[in-house]
Amino acid sequence: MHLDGSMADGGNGGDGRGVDVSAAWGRVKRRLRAELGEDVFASWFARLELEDVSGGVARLTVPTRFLKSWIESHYLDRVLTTFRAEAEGVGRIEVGVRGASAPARPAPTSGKPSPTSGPLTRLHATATQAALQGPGPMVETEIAAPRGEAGTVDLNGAPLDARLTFASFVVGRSNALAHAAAERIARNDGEGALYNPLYVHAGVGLGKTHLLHAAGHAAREAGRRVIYLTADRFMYGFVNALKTQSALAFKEKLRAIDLLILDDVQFIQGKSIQTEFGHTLNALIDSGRQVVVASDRPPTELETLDERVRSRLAGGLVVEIGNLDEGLRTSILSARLAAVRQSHPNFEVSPQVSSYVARAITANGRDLEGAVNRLLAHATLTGAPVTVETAESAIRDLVKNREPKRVKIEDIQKLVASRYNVSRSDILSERRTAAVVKPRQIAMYLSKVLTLRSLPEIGRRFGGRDHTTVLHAVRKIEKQIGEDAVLGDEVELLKRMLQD
Ligand SMILES: Nc1ncnc2c1ncn2[C@@H]1O[C@H](COP(=O)(O)OP(=O)(O)OP(=O)(O)O)[C@@H](O)[C@H]1O
Repeated sequence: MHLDGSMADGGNGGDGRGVDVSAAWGRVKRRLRAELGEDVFASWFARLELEDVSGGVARLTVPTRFLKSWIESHYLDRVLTTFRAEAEGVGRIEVGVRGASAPARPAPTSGKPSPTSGPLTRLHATATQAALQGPGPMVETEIAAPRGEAGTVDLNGAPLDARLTFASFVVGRSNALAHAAAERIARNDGEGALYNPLYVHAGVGLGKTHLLHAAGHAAREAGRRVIYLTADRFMYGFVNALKTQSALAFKEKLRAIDLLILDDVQFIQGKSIQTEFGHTLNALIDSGRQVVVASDRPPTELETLDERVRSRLAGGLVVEIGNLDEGLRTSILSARLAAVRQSHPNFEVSPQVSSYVARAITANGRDLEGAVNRLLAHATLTGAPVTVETAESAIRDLVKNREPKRVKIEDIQKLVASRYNVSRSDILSERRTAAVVKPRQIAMYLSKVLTLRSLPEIGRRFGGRDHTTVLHAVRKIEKQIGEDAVLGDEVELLKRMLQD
């Protein structure tokens, strides 16, 4: 996320009128979810991100032009009203397409498209007209395929993000099957027909697009002709081909490839388009060419597609990428941190902070990436080391709000003991060696701050100690935390782990 002054200082710069904009944005999303319901929210808002707020304008982004167009035409007022209720200085909303102007990515001639390549609302009208008129004489079109540098039609020039490769894809339990299938297909070892089409589905940000791009890169490296398209680009290309009376050329171009990768297939809609999509699918699969499709839902739930297309999509291998477990989140996070450190060698994130982030951000890989960017922005802007506490405030809006958990003294003792390699009975014992005294005092301190138990009660639960012993421990740890940042971070992390 781009952090301008207003976000970096906690969002208090002018527009938010003293409101923490990141936090306000978190609340806006929660309200939209509550008011519109989970389905509508997941379809249209889950991938909406706040870039910055300045001059009274809140800049939001989405990954595709289709989402931009849909939100603009259906929900802009609603988002504005909701935003103003949380941060009244916001007077206008702008929606952009993420990555569209990023210099590292090639011009989006297919795949995730640019906001300047024409509003999609126009597409529906054109599609209907085209369907009524039927295709005319066939002429080569430039819209049908990505354009090469010289302006010629270049089907191999689809923009795959160079960062999204198999090498940077971390494999864990929840994505192992999808990964194995994608690799097989990219390798094209003759068993591909078993997985044709390969249909990968997953919730937002769990790595579908990453896997698709990785397969595209690998297949291309093996010399195969690959096209990567998002559903909206497919529709846009097809409708334009109809409009310029070059639909046959478009279809032939598509069918002359080895691997078609189609992302966000849930967005395919319109009768003539889905008929065409069905034909393309059949033609490719029947001639032994590979199709890989990704969606946010299983084929049976693609309500906008007719039954035949759905069953063709379900006829190969359907795999789901499940939620990222903590181990996978930790690995993805450390891979991201390592990647960032290549360009920012001084960017240090302690194991405590990493562990906190991997535990706190449970939703998806995109939020993990967002968290790394925020930690980097924090470190760069303040020059101060990132602590668990500063990390918490930097990523607050990415952390799912949960009811604070009731913490039990027994859990505190168990966790602290395991963290310091002693046993719980050591903590309750009379032993006075330093290796046991320190964790015991930390556990007493945490019992005081995380539970409502009185000092005498805590003393009783720590092997029948006097309340003055507990008070002494609490004061001592409080003082040490103030003086020793590493201990402060350690205790902060233990707190979060207990409250998770
Ligand atoms: N297994 C993984 N290994 C490495 N990075 C991952 C992994 N899973 C997700 N990510 C990262 O998380 C981010 C979001 O992933 P991606 O864009 O592929 O999600 P998606 O499933 O396509 O989501 P959406 O439906 O919103 O487009 C990317 O930065 C991606 O690199």
